[in-house]
Amino acid sequence: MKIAIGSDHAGFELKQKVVAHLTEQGIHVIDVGTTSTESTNFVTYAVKVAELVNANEANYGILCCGTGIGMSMAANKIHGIRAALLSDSFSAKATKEHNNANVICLGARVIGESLALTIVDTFLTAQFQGGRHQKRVEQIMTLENKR
Ligand SMILES: O=C(CO)[C@H](O)[C@H](O)[C@H](O)COP(=O)(O)O
Repeated sequence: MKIAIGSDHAGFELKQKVVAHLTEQGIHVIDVGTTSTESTNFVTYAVKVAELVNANEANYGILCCGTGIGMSMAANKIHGIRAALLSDSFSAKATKEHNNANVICLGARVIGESLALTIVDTFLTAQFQGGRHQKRVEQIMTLENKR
């Protein structure tokens, strides 16, 4: 499995924790930056991660900023992306099982490191259930062709 990950300055420290956590598990991580807590703009990293996922160069994307909100707004503008802003593990499981989300967004100023890592693990190990959810995912993706 390949994971693309990115953050702005506010999410940088959390991103580093997530990178270390995934790397320890032997997961291939593509880190698109940022590389420090120096102020930067989250959209740059949201687009880089989302484009890697859309190009199938990464299976999933993880984005960290202060709230996760800006990252989710930006990532969801990119073709093929279903980005979920997460702050609990129930939703982390549900968004894979029901929405087949391919990017998750975490708010480093909202949730702690331990919960963030639990959310990441829960999301990555959950499975899309298909069935009644398949049509709904297709309906979401049809929306981007109408823009
Ligand atoms: O875009 C955001 C809000 O949805 C992110 O949380 C950013 O990380 C945040 O806006 C950055 O704020 P800062 O005051 O420039 O550190």
